[in-house]
Amino acid sequence: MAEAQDIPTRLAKPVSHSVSTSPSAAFHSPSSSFGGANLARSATLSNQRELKPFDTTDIKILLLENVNQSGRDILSGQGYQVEALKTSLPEDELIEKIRNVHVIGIRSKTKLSEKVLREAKNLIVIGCFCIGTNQVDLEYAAKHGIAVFNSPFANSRSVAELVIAEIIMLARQLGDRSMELHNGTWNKVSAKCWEIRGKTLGIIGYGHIGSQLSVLAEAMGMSVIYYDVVNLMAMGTAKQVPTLEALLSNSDFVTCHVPELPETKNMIGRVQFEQMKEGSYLINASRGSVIDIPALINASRSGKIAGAALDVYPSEPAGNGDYFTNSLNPWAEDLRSLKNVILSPHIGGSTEEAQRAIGVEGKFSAINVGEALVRYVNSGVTLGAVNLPEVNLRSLTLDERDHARVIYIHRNVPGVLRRVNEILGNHNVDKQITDNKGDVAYLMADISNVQRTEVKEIFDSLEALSSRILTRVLY
Ligand SMILES: NC(=O)C1=CN([C@@H]2O[C@H](COP(=O)(O)OP(=O)(O)OC[C@H]3O[C@@H](n4cnc5c(N)ncnc54)[C@H](O)[C@@H]3O)[C@@H](O)[C@H]2O)C=CC1
Ligand SMILES: O=C(O)CCC(=O)C(=O)O
Repeated sequence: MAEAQDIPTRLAKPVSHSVSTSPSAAFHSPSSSFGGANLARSATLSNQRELKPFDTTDIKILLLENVNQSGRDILSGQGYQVEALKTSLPEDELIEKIRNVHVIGIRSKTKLSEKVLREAKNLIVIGCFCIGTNQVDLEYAAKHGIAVFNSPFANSRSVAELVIAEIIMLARQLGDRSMELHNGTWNKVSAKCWEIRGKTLGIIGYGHIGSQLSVLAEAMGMSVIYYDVVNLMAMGTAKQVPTLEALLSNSDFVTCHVPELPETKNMIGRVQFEQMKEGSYLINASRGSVIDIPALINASRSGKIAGAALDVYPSEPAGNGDYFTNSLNPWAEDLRSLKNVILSPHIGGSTEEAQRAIGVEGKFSAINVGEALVRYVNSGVTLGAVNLPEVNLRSLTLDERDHARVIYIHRNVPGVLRRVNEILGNHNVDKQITDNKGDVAYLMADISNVQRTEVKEIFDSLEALSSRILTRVLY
């Protein structure tokens, strides 16, 4: 602990429960990437070493789309500079801002396309404070050494509960009745209003959300069938069906829970509406691209479907108060005019519970994006990354002095390990791990007997290798 007295106050302040052994002279990597970083932090192990070859307050984070306060707190608690905005940004403003940040946190609306990421010269990690990652060009990010994390199931329950509510609302035409009475009209109707007990729910995509929904629907007396490209164990007495058509032709309610993929684009279009039962209902709380909306408008007008609930749209407004008109989606006004069609503004995952869990709740660390970002910035651990191999090394302890952690993201080509180990060869490689995902590989090594003066030399040698995507040396 003798080194504690060397800690510059700015470095020591943000992480109150641990000790920094950072040298006061910080090493900053070249601006093409953020090469400085520190070592793993875990509140549970007091003997873990936390190193900061940079000033924590140099790390700039941009959070968009009203990321939950708990998530913001975990990041600013590290001493990072956090700018949090309530909405997404138009592309030109996003490009301007992303140039300066090391970390960006978004939800579903911010499109991190190749065009945007090309400008993000300092970015090392993206946090999607949601489930979907379709808004990020994952491949471009991986090939440029930018890790992407999401929260794979923190809001699944919230979506499933919303869908249950919508099933009942559609069956009882509740949206229309409520709107009528809001407009002053009493309209007591029972024709074509149904109980949901005994009806069949068809779930397309039986993942986190689909399977939760399956349990809730059965508890309410529905029969459940599901269609998925993967063979999956049924919950309760649900049954997997072999084709989409089998699902559509046997369901009273059809609900979509697939990711946005080329294969799921317009998955429900004219042909699929024809395959649905007369007077059935369609629900979509996955992604707007999954439904061909003009085909839905026709199916609703012809009476083929008795109602629909949509939470997501091909184009969505940037922020609250914006209009949902034909200038956004050319059919918006036709959609708004339909009977028994519930339109919600992408609120499937918008509950206090879900947003808190995504941002911070430590006991569910697999779903905690804030923590995943800190872990990645501070220790290079990629557990939970969606576009890089998942790599972990146990933390260094306070007893392990003169150690450094080398992180080398590189193209997955033959001969790299040999060259890297030649560079690290003058030091003890205490532990090393490497893994790849497609064309990109991630190597992490803890080396001992490293003098501070040698860190830059190691960094520069790794940077000079032709396979290099991104190098970080944490010490
Ligand atoms: N409305 C909202 O606020 C929210 C929307 N979502 C959306 O819901 C989607 C689903 O979420 P999860 O259940 O967590 O995902 P998940 O990844 O757990 O499950 C998706 C399932 O879809 C299946 N699938 C993929 N392609 C398919 C295809 N062509 N045909 C049939 N099945 C296919 C997969 O095998 C998987 O079982 C997310 O990708 C996201 O876009 C998620 C959370 C909130
Ligand atoms: O609430 C949000 O920001 C997005 C929810 C969502 O669509 C997701 O988690 O994929």
